[in-house]
Amino acid sequence: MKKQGSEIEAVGINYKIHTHNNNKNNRSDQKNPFKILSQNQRQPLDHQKQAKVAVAVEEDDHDILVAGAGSEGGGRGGVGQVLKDVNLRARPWEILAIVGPSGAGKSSLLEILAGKITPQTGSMFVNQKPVDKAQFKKVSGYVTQKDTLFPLLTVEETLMFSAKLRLRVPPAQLSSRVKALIEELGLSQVARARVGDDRVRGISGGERRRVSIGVDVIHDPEVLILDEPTSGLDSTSALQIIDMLKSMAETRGRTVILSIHQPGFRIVKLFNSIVFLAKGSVLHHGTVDQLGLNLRLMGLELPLHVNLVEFAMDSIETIQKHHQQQHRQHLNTAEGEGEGEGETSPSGKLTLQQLFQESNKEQSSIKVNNLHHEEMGINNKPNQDSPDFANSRLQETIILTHRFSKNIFRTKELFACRTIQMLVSGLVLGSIFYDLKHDLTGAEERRTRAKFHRGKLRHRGRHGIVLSLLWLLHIKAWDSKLLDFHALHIAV
Ligand SMILES: Nc1ncnc2c1ncn2[C@@H]1O[C@H](COP(=O)(O)OP(=O)(O)OP(=O)(O)O)[C@@H](O)[C@H]1O
Repeated sequence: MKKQGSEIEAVGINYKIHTHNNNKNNRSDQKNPFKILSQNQRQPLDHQKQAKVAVAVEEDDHDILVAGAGSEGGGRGGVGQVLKDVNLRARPWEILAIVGPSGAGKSSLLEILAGKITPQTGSMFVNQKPVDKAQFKKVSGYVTQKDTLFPLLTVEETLMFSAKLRLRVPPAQLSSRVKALIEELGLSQVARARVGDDRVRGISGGERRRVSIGVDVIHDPEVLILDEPTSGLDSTSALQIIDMLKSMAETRGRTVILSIHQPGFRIVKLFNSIVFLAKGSVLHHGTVDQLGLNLRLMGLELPLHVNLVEFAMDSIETIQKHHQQQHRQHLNTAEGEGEGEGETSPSGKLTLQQLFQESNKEQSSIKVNNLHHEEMGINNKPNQDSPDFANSRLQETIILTHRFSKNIFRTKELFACRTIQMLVSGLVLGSIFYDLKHDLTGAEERRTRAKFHRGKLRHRGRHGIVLSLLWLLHIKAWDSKLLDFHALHIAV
């Protein structure tokens, strides 16, 4: 049976980060990052107040963009506004691409959508219902910018462990699912090759990215969130990946949300809609054709056969100026309406973001009120069906241990070294207290021997320390060469 798909909607996301160096000119809102939310929410119909708050936010943002993190200026510390009043909607069967220059806030936005970080304000809905974080994690997959795979496992093993961890099906079905996925990812040729990494030679970078995607789509999630799935790849490999994601969206109705830095012409054509982010603000949310239209309306002349996303990036300053002008106009209108007790805004003048807000106003006012005391995305209602995972804690531990031991056994030198180390230290300690009786004389003898060895150790301390350090360095060299514990740490 076909899945219906999930429509994802994010409303009014504001995300600030607090840097360590405290800015001396602390503003009052820095002490209370929730101030804007509480003002807005306490008086949702007071346009005049809202407008004033919004003006304050804009002025504040200007300061922050000059001084804080997430800005081009950077450096003084304090509070940095990473995302400003971001709204977006991603539909099933489609790819939504978040584009923008470096530092625009793309990764932060994706992390918020994936429930990894919580913004100061904002709400998220799946199929018009407030998100239940635990449930959402089960129906979504999040692929990070960096591949965190075990370099010594093969492609097939990597996907099989992911399948075991995420699916509750008989082993025969597990392996057929993995085989089908390998086929879908175009990895049949390298199924038995080791994944590798920067140090251990393995499959190519593009293939590794596909394995990373595979790890997170093995449970066939309805929503797939990918941070820069094409970073570091040549244009052909990048196109292959986006093509694969497109067919995943189109054949199974998945909602694909991805960020991309500078998509090529052929890649742009595969996007159903884009969110153009700059300095944390949405400058455009819609199709690529609409972007072209908006650019023309701003008075920009588009060369023939131009890559519209690239062109928009190059014209970012003009677009930002236009956006700010529109924003101010809207605030002035809202202020005027507040005075005249007007209820509606002139829809012809609304930007796409404002349209979103308008269409969600009713829903949001109810939903946001329910949500604002909670972390974003946590349902207020008690969770009726507690998130049932594919495996129990014990089973998960066994699978993870199995995966870890596979990796360890493949690094024979490290494994042998550790075993010898444990045996030697066990024998040395055991020999000190060997042949002791469990009575009073045994206890006295234990004390005498301990005293003796302490004295001896103190005497030979320097040699001991030097030897131990050499030994540790030896082990550490192997550890860092193989990186397997680091990989486990990330993967677990
Ligand atoms: N935890 C943090 N600490 C310091 N700065 C942060 C933090 N999180 C985000 N930022 C800042 O917020 C801004 C947006 O970061 P983000 O990683 O979301 O941008 P991006 O658009 O994904 O950039 P890139 O394309 O280079 O990956 C950056 O200026 C970044 O330095």
